[in-house]
Amino acid sequence: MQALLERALSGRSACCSTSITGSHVSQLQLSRCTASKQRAAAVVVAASVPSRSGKGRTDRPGQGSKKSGSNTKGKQLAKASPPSPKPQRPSKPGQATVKPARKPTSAGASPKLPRPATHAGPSTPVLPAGSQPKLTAVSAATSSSAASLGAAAVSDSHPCDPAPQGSPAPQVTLPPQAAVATPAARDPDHNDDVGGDDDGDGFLVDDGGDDSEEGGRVEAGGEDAGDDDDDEEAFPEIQFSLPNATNVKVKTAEYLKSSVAVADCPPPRFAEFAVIGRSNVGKSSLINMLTGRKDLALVSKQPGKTKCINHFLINGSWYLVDLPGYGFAKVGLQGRQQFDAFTREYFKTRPNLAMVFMLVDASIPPQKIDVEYANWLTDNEVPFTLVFTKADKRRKGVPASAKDSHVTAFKRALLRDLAFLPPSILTSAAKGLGRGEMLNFMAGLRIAFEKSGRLAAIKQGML
Ligand SMILES: Nc1nc2c(ncn2[C@@H]2O[C@H](COP(=O)(O)OP(=O)(O)OP(=O)(O)O)[C@@H](O)[C@H]2O)c(=O)[nH]1
Ligand SMILES: [Mg+2]
Repeated sequence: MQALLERALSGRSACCSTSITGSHVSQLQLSRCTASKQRAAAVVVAASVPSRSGKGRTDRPGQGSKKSGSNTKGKQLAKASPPSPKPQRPSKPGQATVKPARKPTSAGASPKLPRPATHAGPSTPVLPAGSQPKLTAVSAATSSSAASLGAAAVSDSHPCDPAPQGSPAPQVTLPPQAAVATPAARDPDHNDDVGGDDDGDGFLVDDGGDDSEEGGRVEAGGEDAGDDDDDEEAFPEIQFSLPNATNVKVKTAEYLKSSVAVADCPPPRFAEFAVIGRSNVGKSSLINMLTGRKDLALVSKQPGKTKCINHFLINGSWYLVDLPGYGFAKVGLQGRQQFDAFTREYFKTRPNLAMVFMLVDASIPPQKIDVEYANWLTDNEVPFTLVFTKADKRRKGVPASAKDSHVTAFKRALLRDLAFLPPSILTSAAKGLGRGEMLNFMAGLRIAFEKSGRLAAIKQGML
């Protein structure tokens, strides 16, 4: 496996070292990169975890009081209220620790501890061309300059492990070339040919007056809203190759249960993918789009619709999870803290969590709360991928390319703290954009996740 990993990573410019333990690759962390901008990265390839049992709650998602008002009036980056404080996760024996690292606070100061970007992901690398999700773009400049990375590690434990398991993982260091990826600008018009099309299902397109027009745009400094895709800025995004995607189509999708505590979630017997993001960003809509079902997850223009951890069983063999959004002021501080507490607990402890999709609204400027949430996920070693939503949406008088500028601005904002970006996917639930890419990605992740032996270990009660 290590050989595969090395093969997958070799030949790419960048900076990383990894260590691997056991027969399953579990985490690959690219950490501390002394790039030209003092960026650092960590990639975590997830694997084993402790199991948790599920008890039955059957609250349907979104039930409960309706919160009215379209109050996702999100604040601009500079104004937004911060999310809850970032807890520092204790390091766990048996699990490689990714320590948050930051960049310098000011010119001339010593570098901030570079905060590593954290990913889950399967270890199995190299795919035949075309079957591998094209998720990342890496700036050539960054790649070439990102010559040195500090240690990284791979262990049998999952980034969400709640408790120590066994002895510390042995570490094997890969060559420093083994890190990031080749420059590859993602094509926003990637094929979405898997399954149906959700056109005409009531989304507001080109409305200019929808709920999440959040308080104006951040004229993110230097944004070139008129750019073509050709001019798309290349970012140091992490790339990992996945096994050939099979079983991509969604044949069955059923609502399973809603929980307000991790212990209540269904037994962790399948690979699991969760969506998180600000209230109203389109989490439930994305789940419906991915599954090709209009009403599987409850969608509303009113922020705060989803209030539980909602499990959906797909093809009888994997889970999709809808979560309450963060940042919805009308829920009130107590409600917010409650949602926040159980979703964060879920991220940190759910053993079968293969990937978190963090949704970010591409139709609005970057929001501070999103940046901070991404940092929290990183700090807590939760594997995540950025999913930009509402790519179809336009505001009157704003050029179509504005969404690109928002995406770009968000990535830039993340790069203030992260050395490398997570993979990202551009989507529109209204148009079905990104569906194929996401389904392929998840299929590859599932295969790799299953190969990791993690699920088997959970079943055997080892985790
Ligand atoms: N134009 C457009 N609107 C979208 C898209 N995705 C979601 N919406 C709209 O955004 C609003 C919120 O969608 P939801 O899917 O309920 O958002 P959510 O993130 O689940 O919200 P909470 O459950 O409240 O956290 C609804 O009015 C959707 O129709 C999209 O791709 N394009
Ligand atoms: Mg929802």
